[in-house]
Amino acid sequence: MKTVYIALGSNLNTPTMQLNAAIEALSNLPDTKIEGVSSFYQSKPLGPQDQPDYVNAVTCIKTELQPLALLEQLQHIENTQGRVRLRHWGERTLDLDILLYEDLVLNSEQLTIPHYDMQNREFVIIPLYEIAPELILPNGEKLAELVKKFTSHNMIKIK
Ligand SMILES: CC1(C)Nc2nc(N)[nH]c(=O)c2N=C1O
Repeated sequence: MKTVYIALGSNLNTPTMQLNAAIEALSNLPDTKIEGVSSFYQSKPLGPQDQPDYVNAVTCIKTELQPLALLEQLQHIENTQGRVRLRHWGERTLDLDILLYEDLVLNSEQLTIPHYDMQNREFVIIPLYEIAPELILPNGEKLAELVKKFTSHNMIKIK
């Protein structure tokens, strides 16, 4: 089984319900089990500010699904939960982003792993550190070093 970290985000249609439903759906994927789930955090939007705050979390799964097969399943979960994305970097019902897939580095049309901007997103790094404090990124960077950038983060732990 491969270790995969997935970021969850929502700011529409009862975000905490969206995240709980997504975690349930992830646990039901073939040859997949949930290893860990971070707390839920409320965070101000990165991007246009005329949208609701987000609820974010990170989950760790073990899976036999290959990256593109996993991506397809994540897109299916987003769609079944009524994927609404009204504008670029705008409000959305649910985002499921693959952050890390073992130590894989992949830059393909459909999928970039590690997630291209994760190092700059406190709403990813803080929940990721909560469940994987010893993590070392494929480029050798220690998550414990990265998290120091966000010590004064503005997020509120809500669950
Ligand atoms: C629009 C953009 C970049 N901003 C976000 N901002 C926050 N706080 N959380 C997100 O999950 C999130 N997702 C996005 O895709």
